[in-house]
Amino acid sequence: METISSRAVPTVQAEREAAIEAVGLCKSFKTPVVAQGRFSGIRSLFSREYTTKEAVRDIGFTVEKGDFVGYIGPNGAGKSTTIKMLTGILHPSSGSVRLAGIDPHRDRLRCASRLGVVFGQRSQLWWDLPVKDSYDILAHMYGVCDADKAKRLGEFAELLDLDEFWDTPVRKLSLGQRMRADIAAAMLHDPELLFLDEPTIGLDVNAKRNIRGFLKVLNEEFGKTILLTTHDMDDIEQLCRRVMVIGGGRLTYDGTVEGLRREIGLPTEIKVTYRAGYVLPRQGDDLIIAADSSFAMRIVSRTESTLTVEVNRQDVRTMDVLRELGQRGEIEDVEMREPDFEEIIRRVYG
Ligand SMILES: Nc1ncnc2c1ncn2[C@@H]1O[C@H](COP(=O)(O)OP(=O)(O)OP(=O)(O)O)[C@@H](O)[C@H]1O
Repeated sequence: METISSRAVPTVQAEREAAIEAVGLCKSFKTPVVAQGRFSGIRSLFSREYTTKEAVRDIGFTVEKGDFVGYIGPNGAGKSTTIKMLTGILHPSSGSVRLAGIDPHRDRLRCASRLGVVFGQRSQLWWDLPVKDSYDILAHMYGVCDADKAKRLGEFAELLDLDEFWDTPVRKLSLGQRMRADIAAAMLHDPELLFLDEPTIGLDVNAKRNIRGFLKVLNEEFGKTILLTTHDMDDIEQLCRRVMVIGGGRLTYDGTVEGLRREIGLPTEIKVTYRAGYVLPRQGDDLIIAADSSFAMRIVSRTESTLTVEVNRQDVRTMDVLRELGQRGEIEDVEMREPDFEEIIRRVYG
């Protein structure tokens, strides 16, 4: 399915066992109405009035093993609520979840050994203990033997530079260090599925690069299935083959990043450099019409030797654009700039 719509997305039934399968997931939160006026606090205690917030509405999707999926949407769209339902933290109001064929709500223990979860805004490590002690406790809880623990922490330490804060209490870690420590903790029992809720929130460029590099290794070399929510579109572009967009609790897009670009239809910029100048329509004209009138391109800028045009690649093939521009002079070099992903997302979110 590669479409933007306001309707729920039908579930695709995987032929082999899927890593994640969500069917008709809904979650409503009931909150008591806060009374106004005198003694409002006391009256609220006895109030029977509630408002209902439908945070997630009829969401269904399948994620295959080894996939890396981005789950994005504006604030309050329902991302965290979905992750909490997928990981068994929250019970859906209706619908069902299967992780590697297991229901995380019915079979919590069996599921826990198969999945790791990282919440960027909250640590699962023990605040006052040195990082290494948190790992000892987690290894004990998940029944990881000493040899496996040493092997995995050795690998993670190298990839995430854990050595520099091994003995530091968690509360003294920088945000970037804490996030690295948390991701390593989530992977200590070697789960096949990793859920990350905003793992790069608040991090600087270097810390983000480090974490993205690690997630890439986990996915590409260790074959882990990863579902990630983020507000950072570089995370999506650099890591995810597939992106799902949620808005107002509903899934509005499920497909490739490239498909999302096409769907929104923002223009691509093509800049050609000519070896010895070019022939153009009159100065001031900002359109070049193809010789056979089959398409037009808008001129964004021009110098003596370069010409930058905008085309919508949904409507015209790059080859045709270059053939047309090639008739106006000998082309020496071509650069293409795809539409800014942030801009695409702004359009998707509306
Ligand atoms: N425990 C709760 N009780 C009542 N309402 C809730 C609860 N948890 C979430 N909500 C509401 O459900 C909606 C979806 O929230 P959710 O945290 O899933 O959004 P999100 O997409 O993760 O947002 P953000 O990007 O800001 O983290 C919001 O309107 C939120 O206020």
